[in-house]
Order: sequence, then C-alpha cells, then structure tokens
Amino acid sequence: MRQPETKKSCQNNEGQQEVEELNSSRAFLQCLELILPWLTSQELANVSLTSKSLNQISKSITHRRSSDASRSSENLPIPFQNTADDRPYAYFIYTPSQILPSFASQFRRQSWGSGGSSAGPNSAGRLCVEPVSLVDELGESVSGCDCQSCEDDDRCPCIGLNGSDVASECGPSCGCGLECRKRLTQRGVSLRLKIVRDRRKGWGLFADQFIGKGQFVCEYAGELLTTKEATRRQEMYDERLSGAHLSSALLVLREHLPSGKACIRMNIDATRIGNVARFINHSCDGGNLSTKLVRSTAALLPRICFFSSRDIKENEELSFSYGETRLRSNGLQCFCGSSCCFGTLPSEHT
Ligand SMILES: C[S@@+](CC[C@H](N)C(=O)[O-])C[C@H]1O[C@@H](n2cnc3c(N)ncnc32)[C@H](O)[C@@H]1O
Repeated sequence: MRQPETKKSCQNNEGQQEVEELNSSRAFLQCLELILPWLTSQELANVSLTSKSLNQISKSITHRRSSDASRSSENLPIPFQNTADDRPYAYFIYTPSQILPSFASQFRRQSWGSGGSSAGPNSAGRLCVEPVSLVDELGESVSGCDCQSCEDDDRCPCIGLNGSDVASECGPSCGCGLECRKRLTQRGVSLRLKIVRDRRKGWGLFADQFIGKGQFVCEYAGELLTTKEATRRQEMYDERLSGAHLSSALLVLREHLPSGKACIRMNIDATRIGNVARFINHSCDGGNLSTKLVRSTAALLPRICFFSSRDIKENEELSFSYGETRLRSNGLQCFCGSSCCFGTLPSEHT
C-alpha cells in the first residue's frame, strides 16, 4: 500500500527538479544576454563556438550590431552593408562627440547589440559641453547670447567668425536651446547614412539619401589628443600597418583663424573610440565633403565637422582629401578611382 505513495513523492521531486532546472537555465540565458553585448567581435565569435544557445544569442547580437553602428546614439540608425566578404560589422567604441583622453582611458568597453530597449538618441558617452569662463582679448567675460530664438542674424552675437573653414554657433551658456538653428552641428547625425564594405578600401561611409550642397553631415568624433600623443600613436599605427591591414583613423587638422593671427591644430583619433566619420575614405580629387572647425560660444574646444561641398546623390560614397603630402615612398595604395588619383594615400609626419 505504501509503494504508490513513494512513487508519487518521487515524481513530485522530479517535477520540481525539472522546473528548477528550467528556471536556472532561463536565468543563465538572461545573464548571457546581459554579458555578451559587452564582448568584442573576436570574443563574441570565440564564445559562439562553445554551444548552440551561445551561438544563437551571438547571432542576434551580431545582427543588431550590424543594423546600427551608432548603438542608437544618433537620431537615425546607421547600418553596415557588406556584399564584398563575410564581415558583418566593424568593432569600435562609439562616441557621438569628441572626448578627452582622461575619459577615454576609463572607457574600456561598451555594450552593443543587447536586445533591451536602447538608451535613446544622443545618450551614449557624449562629452559634456560644460560652459567655461572664457575672456576675450580685453579681459571681458565671454558669455552666450540671450536671444529667445536667434532668428535675427544681425542681433545674435554668436555668428561672428563664420567663414569657409571656421564657423561659430550658439553654445552651452546661450539662452537658446538645442533646437536653435545656429546649433546645426550639435544635434548629431540627422541624414540617412550607411557603412558599405569595399574589397580594396575596407568600410566606407555612404549617403543613403540625397544631400544638398552645404549640409552638415557629421562631426569627426574621437579622442582629442595632444600633438605629442598624436605623434606617438601615428608611429605605432604605421608600425602595425606595415605588418597587417589595420585601418587607423587619426585626423590632424590645422586651421588658420580668420584673424590670421593664430593657427589651431586639432588631433582627433577615432581608431578605438569614434563615430561614423571614422569610415570616411580618402579621395585624391577632394571628394564631396569639406571640413570646418566649429566653435560654440563659451565652449572651450572647437569641433571638426564635415559639410557637403556639392550635391550628393543617394548611394554615393562620402569622401574627402586626407592631405596633399606623401612622405612615404611605400605608402598605401589608393583606390579612390578619381581621374587625378596619385596612386598612394597621403602620408605625413604628425
Ligand atoms: C579613416 S579609415 C577609413 C575607413 C576604413 N576604410 C575602414 O575600413 O575602417 C582610413 C583607412 O581606410 C583605407 N582607405 C581610405 N581611403 C582609401 C583609398 N582611397 N584607397 C584605399 N584605401 C583607403 C586605408 O586603409 C586607410 O588607412
């Protein structure tokens, strides 16, 4: 008479055990969903080989990564497209605006491709543009405008320096908000762009819509370096380049101020931490983009921004000239395809 009871309690125990196992494997998978987005592409590929469920989670992370290089930190997703080989995306840490190296050194990893809701546009790692106390040549404090809308160009004091290579905008201590039309470059990428793979040039940034002449395309965001550090890194990248295919993205911009009295030099490295501008390839004919130094009133540092130098068609590659100097005799081969192509990419001592 007691036997059935023992069987029943055994069955109960087994059932309970099954439920517990199911719950713990669900909790394990949920943990993996949280952890795996923090891995680099190489780490993710290694992990995906270890089990079927890890392979499945890795695949969905890869899919989400390739659908938006900006990790939802721009206004529109910027997808990778590749029909040239089997790379689904390029791995790097995304920043929508330039950052200081002290911040960059703490920024070792970034979650990318998780299934959870995104943090929303412009939320990832933007360098806070804190108002600073700047003074002019007479020692007078430089503060922002107090316009309500800045519609009247003549009255707003924030547009003093506009020229072909430099521009000024309203800034952090102005009375107007981010929607002010004189903060054109402070709202992130607002055009449809995509990153397309080429067998010879690697990834490149393309227009995914028509872009009229003179439109703001994107900032060149990355780590803002001292000239000494830029030189050190360029030497390191050159060394690595000679051994394997490495795409470095260190941009040095020298700009004379309209007064002619001073020259600004900016070194921005987007190799490890950057934005979509790190995918813009070189063209010997100058391409279809021009750079401008944009200074926002009362912001300490100017930013390098790209504007379209002519009308750009949908599906056209975006490009600019990396420079005129070619110091290296064995420079990298250029595949810009322009009629005035020099055959090698520009190279100079930084
Ligand atoms: C700033 S990155 C541009 C994005 C890069 N193509 C990638 O895949 O990440 C600069 C590198 O792109 C490649 N590149 C850029 N323009 C090129 C061109 N016209 N011809 C061949 N390679 C080019 C070179 O490897 C160069 O070092």
